[in-house]
Amino acid sequence: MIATEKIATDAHPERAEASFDLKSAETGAAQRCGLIAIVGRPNVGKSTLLNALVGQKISITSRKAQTTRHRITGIRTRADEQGGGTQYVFVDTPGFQTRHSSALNKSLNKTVLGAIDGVDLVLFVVEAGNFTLGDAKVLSLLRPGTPTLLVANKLDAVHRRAELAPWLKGMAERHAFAEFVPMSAKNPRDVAHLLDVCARYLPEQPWWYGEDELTDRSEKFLASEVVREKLFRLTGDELPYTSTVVIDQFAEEKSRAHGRLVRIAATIVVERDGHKAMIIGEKGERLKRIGTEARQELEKLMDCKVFIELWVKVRSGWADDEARVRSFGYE
Ligand SMILES: Nc1nc2c(ncn2[C@@H]2O[C@H](COP(=O)(O)OP(=O)(O)OP(=O)(O)O)[C@@H](O)[C@H]2O)c(=O)[nH]1
Repeated sequence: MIATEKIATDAHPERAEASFDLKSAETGAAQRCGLIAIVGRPNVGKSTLLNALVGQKISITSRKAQTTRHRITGIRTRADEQGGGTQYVFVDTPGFQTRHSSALNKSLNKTVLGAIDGVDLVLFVVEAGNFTLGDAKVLSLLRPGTPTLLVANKLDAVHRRAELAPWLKGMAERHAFAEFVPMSAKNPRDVAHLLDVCARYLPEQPWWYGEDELTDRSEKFLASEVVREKLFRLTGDELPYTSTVVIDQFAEEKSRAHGRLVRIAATIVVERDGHKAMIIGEKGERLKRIGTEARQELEKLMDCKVFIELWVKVRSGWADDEARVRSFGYE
């Protein structure tokens, strides 16, 4: 577990502990808690939204579509003075690929379905004023029964607001949405409003996590996500999304100089020699930068000293080989 907001725990030790002790039962303050899935086709802003909702960057965002390949959870707790309040447990889902149909994409689609199953609320994210074939495919996966909000994101990019009303009417005909939330994931006020709306759909029950916990993903998983983000950011659009990162070593040590120290060795797996050369860059410059930026971010996230060693390997055609996809951790 990663507890990044240590200050909150230190400032209110009794409250942090109480969240595990069902304080609501003692004081009568209501606690709500539930699972929220964020779904939508690639690039509509799901990762940006998740990060804004959780209030800290934990999922990975990038301009490149399809960078969110794993199911990622983020946790947000809004506590009131009495120890009540709402704990939102978010499930992010991979973008929905419609162009390719390799084994990798079959695995992604299964992950999307898995993410929706059993949640209390679904946020179906689209770009306000837009509805594409990709959006329709994702929408067709949603089952009636789970309340679904239509999150019409990127409202700031809509210049003709008057056209939104007929568009929303059209959306209402496509699915029985519980509510419409036109918003921008980049606007904090909109994000706070969305949290208020979501709270109404979560059941009254004690919180599952401590107030300061942000994600239940392991640090090892975060390490692979951070390296992957730097990889895509620093190579631009040329690198295909089939490139992945495997953590070969994640070892913790106690260090006299730094307190805690983590040694990470990771392999970037690509499909072609050309991609390998692209990642390594001239005289290894690019790979070095990927490593440096990943190290700096991980040191902040994990609050310790990090050493990171990166390798690049070529494995051609892995995205089409089901067994290999599984061996990389996508079941
Ligand atoms: N103008 C505007 N841009 C946004 C907003 N939200 C997200 N974006 C941008 O949209 C792009 C895609 O955002 P992501 O959060 O990576 O999208 P995603 O849906 O998670 O994409 P995948 O990881 O491919 O599934 C990025 O360039 C974001 O900066 C918004 O409210 N307004």
